[in-house]
Parts: sequence; C-alpha cells; structure tokens
Amino acid sequence: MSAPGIVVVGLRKRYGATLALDGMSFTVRPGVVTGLVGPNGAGKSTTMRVILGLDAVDEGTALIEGKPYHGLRHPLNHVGSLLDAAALHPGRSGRNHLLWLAHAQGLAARRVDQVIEQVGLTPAARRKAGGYSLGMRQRLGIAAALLGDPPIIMLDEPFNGMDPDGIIWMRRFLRSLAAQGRAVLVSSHLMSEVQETADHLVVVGRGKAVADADIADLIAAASQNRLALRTTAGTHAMRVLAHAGASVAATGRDTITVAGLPAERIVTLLSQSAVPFSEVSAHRATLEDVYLELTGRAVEFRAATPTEVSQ
Ligand SMILES: Nc1ncnc2c1ncn2[C@@H]1O[C@H](COP(=O)(O)OP(=O)(O)OP(=O)(O)O)[C@@H](O)[C@H]1O
Repeated sequence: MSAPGIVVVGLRKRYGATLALDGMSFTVRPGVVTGLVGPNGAGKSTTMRVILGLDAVDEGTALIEGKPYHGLRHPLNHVGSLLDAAALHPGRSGRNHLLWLAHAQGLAARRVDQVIEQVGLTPAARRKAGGYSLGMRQRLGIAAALLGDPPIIMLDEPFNGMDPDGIIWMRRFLRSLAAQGRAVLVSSHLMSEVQETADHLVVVGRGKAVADADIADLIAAASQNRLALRTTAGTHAMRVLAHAGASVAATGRDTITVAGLPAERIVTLLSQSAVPFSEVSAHRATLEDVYLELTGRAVEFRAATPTEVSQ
C-alpha cells in the first residue's frame, strides 16, 4: 500500500536572490488537521505549489500518497486544493463554475449539488460568482476541491476575508473533513486562526519547518519548568528573580513567567525582598508563546514598529 497523506522532504527552491525554501520537510497524516503556520514570506504558499506540481524545486521531494503529483493518474481524486479563491469566472454562477470543473473530471451534476450542499452554498449557488463575498468564494473553492472526493485537502489561507461566523463554520468544517479520515493541510500566518482547528502544527520560518509536532506536545514542552507568578509589583519581582539567576518575562498585566528556579525559592526570595504576590503556579504556555519562541529568530519580515514608521 502507498504511503497515506503528504510527505515533504528537503525542499529547496531559489527565486533569484531569494531562498524561498531551505530544506522544508514535514508530513501530513490522514484523520488530522495540520496547520502550516508562519510569518508572511516564510514559504507556505511555495510549499503548497510544489506539492501540487505547480512549481519545480531545485532539490527535495513532495509525495502525495507515495507519488509526486504528476505521477498520479487522477490527481483530483487524491488531492483537492484551494490556493486562490479569487480565481473564478465572475459572470458564471457558482453552480455553473462547479459544473464546468466537474465536467472536466467526468463527474455528474449530482456530485456538484452534493458539494454545494456540503459547503452551505445552496442558497447562492445560482447567483453570479462575481457578486460573492470573499467568504462565499472560499466556500466555492472548497466545494471545487471536494468534487473528486479526495482523501487529502490543502487550503492556503482559507480564513482570509471570512467574518466571525464564517471562521467558526470553517473550523468545524475542517474538523469534520479530518473526522472523515482525510488529511487536511491548512496554511495561515495567524496562529489564532488554526489553534482551535489543528491537531498538528508545522511552524515555518525562512523556508524550513522549525517545528513539526502535535499541538499538545508543543504546549507541554513550552510549559515545562516554568512558573507563573501573579504580582502587582512586576518590575521589582523581575529584578529580584533575575538577580537570583531566573529567566523572567512579563506575560500579562499582573503575570510574570519564571524559568530556572523552583517555586519554594521564588516564594522565599520575594518574601525576603518584601515583594507582594498573590500566586505562584505552574505556567501553561499558550500556542502563541510557542509560536513566538519558535519563529522569534526565524521571522523574515517583521511589522515595522511605530518608531520605524515615523522615521
Ligand atoms: N514567483 C516568485 N518569484 C519570486 N519570488 C517569489 C515567488 N514566489 C515566492 N517568492 C518569494 O519566496 C518567499 C516565500 O514566499 P511564499 O509566498 O511561499 O511565502 P508565504 O509563507 O506563503 O507567505 P505569504 O503568506 O506572504 O504568502 C518570499 O520571499 C517570496 O517573496
């Protein structure tokens, strides 16, 4: 039996002076939503295009169920994708757009109505797609990706342009696809968009995966040996604990995260220095913490700070 899901190994791709992919490797398993997360320009879209055979690489392999995309006899029965929701004929109705795609794949109109129903586009199916909101276009794009009933679905930034209802719908929908046993790969530059949806995370920075792990494991690793301290005297507390050799970071209005000292020692030090505090507890890292830690050194394009903008 061929390997299920997607296996990406050592992708390297250069565009002129830009090294877009620099040893990208990860796997996407069936029955799981995998989030491909990283800052703008990290290489997410390029990786997806390479998997779909739309871009050639200088080195490395990307296999779908054990084969390169071009080696699949009926690729749309293996992988469905949505890379650009804007790519449709504006004068055609959503249904006609899908009928046209279905015809090219030898599928019956009945299949079109099934996928329209599945993505909740039935009320708008006979309207011109040019008048669709971006969220409706995303649904139409997903319907197109599902036409061949593929075991693998890849979506590039599917949350873009969606309103809160649309985001909730998308999360549930992606989970339901995984629950049906499909391998689902979803890219996003916002961790908050995938954290409610994905079970597994591939964090990308500067053309390579800087993490490829289950979310629960990432959070457990980032939480290890860290304590959360609740205090209204943050600056004082940080000075005292840093002086004693701890790594400290302000993580909330009244919260400090401390690593490198046991809880009893923290309590003693703070008491000796008369620093008021109300709680010392095990720190539970958020996915946002994990992401910042992993991409901190890998971010290529940082948002300009207000001072940089004003200069
Ligand atoms: N066709 C191209 N020609 C030249 N450079 C490219 C091309 N496509 C991508 N790049 C560059 O390759 C790098 C990776 O781009 P890519 O679009 O894969 O990143 P991304 O993580 O998807 O980011 P975004 O969310 O901004 O799309 C970037 O530096 C980008 O400018």
